[in-house]
Amino acid sequence: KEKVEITKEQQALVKVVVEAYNRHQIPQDVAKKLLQDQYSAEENFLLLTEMATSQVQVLVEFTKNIPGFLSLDREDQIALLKGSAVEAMFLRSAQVFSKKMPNGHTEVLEERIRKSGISEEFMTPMFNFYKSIGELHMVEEEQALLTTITILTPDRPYVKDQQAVERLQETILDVLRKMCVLQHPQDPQYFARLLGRLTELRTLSHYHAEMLTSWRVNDHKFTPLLCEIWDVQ
Ligand SMILES: CCOC(=O)c1ccc(NC(=O)c2c3c(nn2-c2ccccc2)CCN(S(=O)(=O)c2cccs2)C3)cc1
Repeated sequence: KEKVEITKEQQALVKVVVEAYNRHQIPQDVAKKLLQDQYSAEENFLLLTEMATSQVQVLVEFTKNIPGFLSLDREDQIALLKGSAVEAMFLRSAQVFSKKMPNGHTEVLEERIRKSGISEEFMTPMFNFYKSIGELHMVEEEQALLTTITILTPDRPYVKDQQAVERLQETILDVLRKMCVLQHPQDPQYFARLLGRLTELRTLSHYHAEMLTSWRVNDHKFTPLLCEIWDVQ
């Protein structure tokens, strides 16, 4: 049984990434609005647009703190951001959703999201994903590292130097694997289950792309930043 230990530089790397990840939470006022009194579908949709837009801004800031990210080719940085934005948002959403919220808040939040003009067939996979993430009871280090691994996916469209991205991703995968072994000694499959969620996440982002077309049909408006990152309009 090899002794798993996290090196000093790996500890420093985790500290940088977790701090950056925690630096931005949903603007409390926006999250509170979602929980407040009854809104129409249009207002719920608008709130989600606002939240998704702020999440993209936060994502850009977060990537600047991923060791090595800024030394990647500029265009590859953009390709990684565009390729992972939706997945990072759903990972973040799952974490918000499964966080200890005052009782009843989760139901209200779910209600608001269900009544926001989003097509029904998208709701099921989305909430199933939120529940499957919630069941993992990830600690914040695992959440931050899993998001970083999602961003550093080498085979996103238009990435030129995939090897460079792969090297960065492997660094994060290695420390996450060790953390899972140390954090969940009774569950040797835990790391594999975490990575399995990334597959679920990709499926969800394909649903999301389809959903966007249906929204365009019934002329839902998005912000310029969301149009840019999602390649719509
Ligand atoms: C500042 C840091 O930002 C965060 O921490 C953060 C966390 C979560 C979110 N989440 C969301 O915006 C969000 C969305 C959905 N749910 N959901 C959600 C919100 C709270 C809890 C759980 C889930 C479904 C539809 N999409 S959408 O992008 O397709 C969309 C459809 C219509 C217009 S935009 C958005 C945002 C920011």
